[in-house]
Amino acid sequence: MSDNMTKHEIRKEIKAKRAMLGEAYIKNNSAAIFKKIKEMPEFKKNHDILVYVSYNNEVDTHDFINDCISLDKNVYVPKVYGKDMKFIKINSFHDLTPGAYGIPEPDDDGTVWEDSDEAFMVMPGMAFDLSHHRAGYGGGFYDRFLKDHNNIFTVAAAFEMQITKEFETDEFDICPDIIVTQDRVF
Ligand SMILES: Nc1nc2c(c(=O)[nH]1)N(C=O)[C@@H](CNc1ccc(C(=O)N[C@@H](CCC(=O)O)C(=O)O)cc1)CN2
Ligand SMILES: Nc1ncnc2c1ncn2[C@@H]1O[C@H](COP(=O)(O)OP(=O)(O)OP(=O)(O)O)[C@@H](O)[C@H]1O
Repeated sequence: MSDNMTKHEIRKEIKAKRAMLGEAYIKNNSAAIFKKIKEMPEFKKNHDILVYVSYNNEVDTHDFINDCISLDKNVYVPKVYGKDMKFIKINSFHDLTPGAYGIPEPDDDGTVWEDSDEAFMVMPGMAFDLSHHRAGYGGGFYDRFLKDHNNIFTVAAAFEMQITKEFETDEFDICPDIIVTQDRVF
Protein backbone atom coordinates (compact mmCIF):
# COMPACT_ATOMS: atom_id res chain seq x y z
CA MET A 1 0.00 0.00 0.00
CA SER A 2 2.82 2.36 0.81
CA ASP A 3 3.81 2.58 -2.85
CA ASN A 4 0.40 4.01 -3.76
CA MET A 5 0.69 7.40 -5.40
CA THR A 6 -0.29 10.36 -3.30
CA LYS A 7 -3.27 12.51 -4.19
CA HIS A 8 -0.86 15.28 -5.08
CA GLU A 9 1.05 13.09 -7.56
CA ILE A 10 -2.06 11.65 -9.15
CA ARG A 11 -3.64 15.10 -9.47
CA LYS A 12 -0.56 16.40 -11.28
CA GLU A 13 -0.39 13.43 -13.64
CA ILE A 14 -4.07 13.47 -14.65
CA LYS A 15 -4.14 17.25 -14.89
CA ALA A 16 -1.36 17.18 -17.50
CA LYS A 17 -3.10 14.41 -19.45
CA ARG A 18 -6.49 16.08 -19.29
CA ALA A 19 -5.03 19.32 -20.61
CA MET A 20 -4.19 17.45 -23.83
CA LEU A 21 -7.73 16.26 -24.54
CA GLY A 22 -9.32 17.43 -27.77
CA GLU A 23 -12.63 19.22 -28.15
CA ALA A 24 -14.29 16.22 -29.81
CA TYR A 25 -13.29 13.86 -27.00
CA ILE A 26 -14.75 16.25 -24.44
CA LYS A 27 -17.94 16.93 -26.34
CA ASN A 28 -18.77 13.32 -27.29
CA ASN A 29 -17.83 11.74 -23.99
CA SER A 30 -19.55 14.41 -21.91
CA ALA A 31 -22.73 13.70 -23.88
CA ALA A 32 -22.33 9.95 -23.26
CA ILE A 33 -21.76 10.51 -19.52
CA PHE A 34 -24.82 12.72 -19.09
CA LYS A 35 -27.00 10.37 -21.13
CA LYS A 36 -26.31 7.77 -18.43
CA ILE A 37 -26.80 10.23 -15.59
CA LYS A 38 -30.18 11.35 -16.92
CA GLU A 39 -31.34 7.72 -16.98
CA MET A 40 -30.63 7.23 -13.28
CA PRO A 41 -33.77 6.87 -11.11
CA GLU A 42 -32.18 9.17 -8.49
CA PHE A 43 -31.86 11.89 -11.10
CA LYS A 44 -35.43 11.45 -12.26
CA LYS A 45 -36.93 11.59 -8.81
CA ASN A 46 -34.93 14.54 -7.46
CA HIS A 47 -35.99 18.10 -8.02
CA ASP A 48 -32.92 19.83 -6.60
CA ILE A 49 -29.86 19.34 -8.79
CA LEU A 50 -26.47 20.55 -7.50
CA VAL A 51 -24.02 20.68 -10.38
CA TYR A 52 -20.68 22.34 -11.12
CA VAL A 53 -20.24 24.70 -14.07
CA SER A 54 -17.50 23.08 -16.15
CA TYR A 55 -14.37 24.96 -17.16
CA ASN A 56 -11.01 23.97 -18.64
CA ASN A 57 -11.24 20.35 -19.71
CA GLU A 58 -13.70 19.11 -17.12
CA VAL A 59 -16.60 16.91 -18.19
CA ASP A 60 -18.83 19.49 -19.86
CA THR A 61 -21.99 20.25 -17.86
CA HIS A 62 -23.48 23.00 -20.03
CA ASP A 63 -25.99 20.94 -22.00
CA PHE A 64 -26.93 19.04 -18.86
CA ILE A 65 -27.65 22.28 -17.00
CA ASN A 66 -29.89 23.45 -19.85
CA ASP A 67 -31.65 20.07 -19.89
CA CYS A 68 -32.33 20.34 -16.15
CA ILE A 69 -33.75 23.84 -16.57
CA SER A 70 -35.99 22.57 -19.39
CA LEU A 71 -37.15 19.74 -17.13
CA ASP A 72 -38.15 22.37 -14.55
CA LYS A 73 -35.64 21.14 -11.99
CA ASN A 74 -34.02 23.53 -9.54
CA VAL A 75 -30.40 23.97 -10.65
CA TYR A 76 -27.88 25.11 -8.03
CA VAL A 77 -24.22 25.78 -8.86
CA PRO A 78 -21.21 26.38 -6.58
CA LYS A 79 -19.96 29.74 -5.46
CA VAL A 80 -16.79 29.95 -3.37
CA TYR A 81 -16.67 32.01 -0.17
CA GLY A 82 -13.19 31.79 1.30
CA LYS A 83 -12.68 28.14 2.18
CA ASP A 84 -16.34 27.23 1.79
CA MET A 85 -18.80 27.05 -1.04
CA LYS A 86 -22.53 27.50 -1.31
CA PHE A 87 -24.84 26.32 -4.06
CA ILE A 88 -26.92 29.10 -5.61
CA LYS A 89 -29.91 28.69 -7.89
CA ILE A 90 -29.62 29.75 -11.52
CA ASN A 91 -32.27 30.08 -14.19
CA SER A 92 -29.92 30.44 -17.15
CA PHE A 93 -26.27 30.91 -18.06
CA HIS A 94 -26.89 34.67 -18.08
CA ASP A 95 -26.81 34.44 -14.29
CA LEU A 96 -23.10 33.53 -14.36
CA THR A 97 -19.92 35.61 -14.44
CA PRO A 98 -16.29 34.48 -13.93
CA GLY A 99 -15.51 34.39 -10.20
CA ALA A 100 -12.97 32.59 -8.03
CA TYR A 101 -10.26 30.99 -10.17
CA GLY A 102 -12.04 32.12 -13.33
CA ILE A 103 -14.87 29.61 -12.85
CA PRO A 104 -18.28 30.99 -13.92
CA GLU A 105 -20.28 31.69 -10.76
CA PRO A 106 -23.71 33.17 -9.95
CA ASP A 107 -24.17 36.49 -8.17
CA ASP A 108 -24.70 36.71 -4.44
CA ASP A 109 -28.36 37.53 -4.62
CA GLY A 110 -29.68 34.15 -5.76
CA THR A 111 -31.42 31.54 -3.63
CA VAL A 112 -28.96 29.46 -1.62
CA TRP A 113 -29.61 25.72 -1.50
CA GLU A 114 -30.63 24.76 2.02
CA ASP A 115 -30.83 21.23 3.30
CA SER A 116 -33.91 19.71 1.77
CA ASP A 117 -35.10 16.14 2.12
CA GLU A 118 -32.87 15.03 -0.68
CA ALA A 119 -30.87 16.36 -3.58
CA PHE A 120 -28.89 15.04 -6.50
CA MET A 121 -25.31 16.25 -6.96
CA VAL A 122 -23.01 15.95 -9.96
CA MET A 123 -19.50 16.56 -8.69
CA PRO A 124 -16.29 17.25 -10.55
CA GLY A 125 -12.89 15.75 -9.84
CA MET A 126 -9.43 15.32 -11.22
CA ALA A 127 -8.92 11.61 -10.52
CA PHE A 128 -10.89 8.69 -9.11
CA ASP A 129 -9.95 5.11 -8.28
CA LEU A 130 -12.08 1.97 -8.28
CA SER A 131 -12.72 2.32 -4.54
CA HIS A 132 -14.45 5.67 -5.29
CA HIS A 133 -11.62 7.75 -3.81
CA ARG A 134 -11.60 11.25 -5.23
CA ALA A 135 -8.93 13.88 -5.82
CA GLY A 136 -10.16 17.34 -6.86
CA TYR A 137 -8.20 20.55 -7.29
CA GLY A 138 -7.02 20.29 -3.70
CA GLY A 139 -9.20 22.97 -2.13
CA GLY A 140 -11.21 20.54 -0.02
CA PHE A 141 -14.41 22.38 -0.97
CA TYR A 142 -16.49 19.28 -1.65
CA ASP A 143 -15.22 17.42 1.43
CA ARG A 144 -16.15 20.34 3.66
CA PHE A 145 -19.52 20.89 2.00
CA LEU A 146 -20.61 17.24 2.05
CA LYS A 147 -19.51 16.72 5.65
CA ASP A 148 -22.40 18.98 6.67
CA HIS A 149 -24.94 17.60 4.18
CA ASN A 150 -25.60 13.88 4.38
CA ASN A 151 -28.79 13.65 2.39
CA ILE A 152 -27.30 14.30 -1.03
CA PHE A 153 -26.97 11.54 -3.60
CA THR A 154 -23.53 12.15 -5.13
CA VAL A 155 -22.53 11.23 -8.66
CA ALA A 156 -19.08 12.04 -10.03
CA ALA A 157 -18.76 12.74 -13.75
CA ALA A 158 -15.37 11.69 -15.11
CA PHE A 159 -13.72 10.75 -18.35
CA GLU A 160 -12.38 7.21 -18.49
CA MET A 161 -8.83 8.64 -18.53
CA GLN A 162 -9.46 10.08 -15.04
CA ILE A 163 -9.95 6.61 -13.50
CA THR A 164 -6.64 5.54 -12.03
CA LYS A 165 -5.13 2.82 -9.89
CA GLU A 166 -5.66 3.16 -6.18
CA PHE A 167 -4.16 6.26 -4.58
CA GLU A 168 -3.60 7.46 -1.04
CA THR A 169 -6.46 9.25 0.67
CA ASP A 170 -7.17 11.15 3.85
CA GLU A 171 -9.81 10.35 6.43
CA PHE A 172 -11.77 13.51 5.60
CA ASP A 173 -12.20 12.52 1.94
CA ILE A 174 -15.80 12.00 0.97
CA CYS A 175 -16.37 9.45 -1.80
CA PRO A 176 -19.07 9.86 -4.43
CA ASP A 177 -21.86 7.28 -4.27
CA ILE A 178 -21.54 6.56 -7.99
CA ILE A 179 -18.94 7.35 -10.65
CA VAL A 180 -20.05 7.70 -14.27
CA THR A 181 -17.66 7.65 -17.22
CA GLN A 182 -18.42 7.28 -20.91
CA ASP A 183 -17.82 3.52 -20.55
CA ARG A 184 -19.16 2.51 -17.14
CA VAL A 185 -21.18 3.28 -14.05
CA PHE A 186 -19.70 2.01 -10.79
N1 LIG B 1 -16.11 23.73 -12.39
C1 LIG B 1 -15.77 23.61 -11.11
N2 LIG B 1 -16.28 24.44 -10.21
C2 LIG B 1 -15.91 24.32 -8.91
C3 LIG B 1 -14.98 23.36 -8.48
C4 LIG B 1 -14.45 22.48 -9.48
O1 LIG B 1 -13.64 21.59 -9.20
N3 LIG B 1 -14.88 22.65 -10.77
N4 LIG B 1 -14.62 23.30 -7.16
C5 LIG B 1 -14.12 22.18 -6.53
O2 LIG B 1 -13.61 22.22 -5.47
C6 LIG B 1 -14.78 24.52 -6.36
C7 LIG B 1 -13.64 25.47 -6.70
N5 LIG B 1 -12.44 24.85 -6.36
C8 LIG B 1 -11.18 25.17 -6.76
C9 LIG B 1 -10.15 24.94 -5.88
C10 LIG B 1 -8.86 25.31 -6.18
C11 LIG B 1 -8.58 25.86 -7.41
C12 LIG B 1 -7.18 26.24 -7.69
O3 LIG B 1 -6.31 25.99 -6.90
N6 LIG B 1 -6.93 26.87 -8.79
C13 LIG B 1 -5.60 27.30 -9.15
C14 LIG B 1 -4.89 26.29 -9.96
C15 LIG B 1 -5.85 25.36 -10.65
C16 LIG B 1 -5.15 24.28 -11.32
O4 LIG B 1 -4.42 23.53 -10.67
O5 LIG B 1 -5.35 24.22 -12.55
C17 LIG B 1 -5.66 28.59 -9.92
O6 LIG B 1 -6.69 28.84 -10.59
O7 LIG B 1 -4.68 29.31 -9.85
C18 LIG B 1 -9.60 26.06 -8.31
C19 LIG B 1 -10.90 25.71 -7.98
C20 LIG B 1 -16.12 25.10 -6.64
N7 LIG B 1 -16.41 25.22 -8.04
N1 LIG C 1 -13.83 18.16 6.59
C1 LIG C 1 -12.78 18.97 6.53
N2 LIG C 1 -12.54 19.86 7.52
C2 LIG C 1 -11.49 20.68 7.47
N3 LIG C 1 -10.60 20.70 6.47
C3 LIG C 1 -10.78 19.84 5.47
C4 LIG C 1 -11.89 18.95 5.45
N4 LIG C 1 -11.84 18.24 4.33
C5 LIG C 1 -10.74 18.66 3.67
N5 LIG C 1 -10.09 19.62 4.36
C6 LIG C 1 -8.87 20.31 3.95
O1 LIG C 1 -8.90 20.59 2.56
C7 LIG C 1 -7.62 20.37 1.98
C8 LIG C 1 -7.72 19.78 0.60
O2 LIG C 1 -8.34 18.51 0.61
P1 LIG C 1 -8.27 17.55 -0.66
O3 LIG C 1 -6.88 17.41 -1.12
O4 LIG C 1 -9.01 16.30 -0.35
O5 LIG C 1 -9.06 18.43 -1.73
P2 LIG C 1 -9.88 17.99 -3.01
O6 LIG C 1 -10.93 17.02 -2.62
O7 LIG C 1 -8.90 17.57 -4.03
O8 LIG C 1 -10.52 19.40 -3.43
P3 LIG C 1 -11.99 19.85 -3.94
O9 LIG C 1 -13.01 19.17 -3.06
O10 LIG C 1 -12.00 21.31 -3.72
O11 LIG C 1 -12.12 19.46 -5.35
C9 LIG C 1 -6.87 19.48 2.92
O12 LIG C 1 -5.61 20.04 3.12
C10 LIG C 1 -7.67 19.44 4.19
O13 LIG C 1 -6.91 19.93 5.25
